[in-house]
Amino acid sequence: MEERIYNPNEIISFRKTTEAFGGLSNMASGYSIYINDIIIPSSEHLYQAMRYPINPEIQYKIISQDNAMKAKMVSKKYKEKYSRPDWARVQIKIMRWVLEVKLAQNWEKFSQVLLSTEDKPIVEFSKEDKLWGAYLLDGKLQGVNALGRLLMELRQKYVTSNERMYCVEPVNIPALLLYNHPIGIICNTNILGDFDYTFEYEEFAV
Ligand SMILES: Nc1nc(O)c(N)c(N[C@@H]2O[C@H](COP(=O)(O)O)[C@@H](O)[C@H]2O)n1
Repeated sequence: MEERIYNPNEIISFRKTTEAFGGLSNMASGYSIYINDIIIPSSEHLYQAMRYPINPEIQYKIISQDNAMKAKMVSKKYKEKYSRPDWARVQIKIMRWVLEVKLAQNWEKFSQVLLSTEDKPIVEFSKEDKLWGAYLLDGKLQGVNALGRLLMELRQKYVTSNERMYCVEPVNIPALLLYNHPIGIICNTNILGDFDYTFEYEEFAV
């Protein structure tokens, strides 16, 4: 993907999770994901875990971190030696899938954040990461901004077109594994989120 240049006055940018559009960040808490009976605390945890499909013990260390930045830091220790060999080729596809899962399983909250960006360019502001974000140079933001671009794609494909998705197909790559188990279609069965247990309680009430 080629670099782009953005005018800071015309965009929605995000950096810290506590800022107005912080929910766009993979580091944001409150957007948990549920796959193969495993609760994954954030999209960053999931993205980082996907680097290590044949190392379930590394995936476990990542997923058990209590915040997303710690998950990224744990992953950093292993990435040189243990990342899947095709990582550079598949990482954008994986990120697109991760974001789709985040949206499918956190539709109410995440679609609202995406909707609130209107039709403005979304840019992850970063001091150093010009693949996922963009950094300030001569008064403009410059970088590939892959994360911002994937978020805009998501916004257009599902949110502004009102095409709510409930299930997400797996990425078409070899070895999409979590704790040695293949990941298939993921549906919105987020036990921490939207599921309504009222009916079951009523049925068992005496
Ligand atoms: N909050 C934050 N701090 C940084 O230093 C970052 N580089 C990012 N970017 C996010 O990190 C993820 C990519 O990780 P890899 O460099 O591919 O291991 C991705 O979620 C970026 O949005 N964020």
